[in-house]
Amino acid sequence: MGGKILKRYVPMVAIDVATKEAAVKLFDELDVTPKPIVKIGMEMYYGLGQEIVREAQKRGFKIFLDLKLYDIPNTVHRAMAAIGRLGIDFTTIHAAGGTEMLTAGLAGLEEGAVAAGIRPAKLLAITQLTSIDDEILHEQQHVDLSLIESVQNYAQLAESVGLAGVICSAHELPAIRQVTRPDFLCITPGIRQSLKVHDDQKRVVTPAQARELGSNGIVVGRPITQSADPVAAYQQIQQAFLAD
Ligand SMILES: O=c1ccn([C@@H]2O[C@H](COP(=O)(O)O)[C@@H](O)[C@H]2O)c(=O)[nH]1
Repeated sequence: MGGKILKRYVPMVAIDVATKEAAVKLFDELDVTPKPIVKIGMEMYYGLGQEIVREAQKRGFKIFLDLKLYDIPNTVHRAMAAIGRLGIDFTTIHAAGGTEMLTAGLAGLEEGAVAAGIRPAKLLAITQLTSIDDEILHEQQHVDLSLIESVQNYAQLAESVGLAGVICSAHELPAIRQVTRPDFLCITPGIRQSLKVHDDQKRVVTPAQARELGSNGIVVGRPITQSADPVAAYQQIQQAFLAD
């Protein structure tokens, strides 16, 4: 990374499970050193709401609330203000919503945090989901740009609005780093220990490749939560990602 000091977070574990009991069991198992960041997504939040955020906060986890907001600016502003009051650490919005929606979201998040007297969460823009590949982009969404160009453009847009960073695949990191400031965060899902596994994720890398490409943080769900030994899987992944 050309001698630059790159901020690297502990892995963010996506707790995509069906029940509160299953989530709490994972929170208790993953209460190790270093403690992962817990990612609460749509499945948990739509099912259990703030209760699950509080359960993770009670155990001292940093929280990434991944709700991927995408709506008209006024709605996003009000929703982000509610998220801002929760005391979480990271949250997401779709870059495709454009400047006005991103600006409204950022303002809402900050207003919510100020009203609650807490520090605002970092807002990250979804560029292109890691389940999208060039074929889907061109043939189903009729986008003319290449996937890398599209991600690069969204990263520039997010940076220009003042967001903390983006969600992308580690494959796009070199292209994003060319056009954004050095401390712009690139958080990367689509992590698999073996690239021979084929599932809904299309743009995947190993934890070690994510580190080499300069990811600031990896998001890992099923390789940990569906493992026979989630703690061992987490520790292996965090060692591969945080190793120097
Ligand atoms: O582009 C994106 C944005 C978000 N995600 C989320 O990350 C996890 C990945 O889970 P795995 O089980 O490791 O595939 C999941 O919660 C997604 O909603 C993403 O994968 N890609």
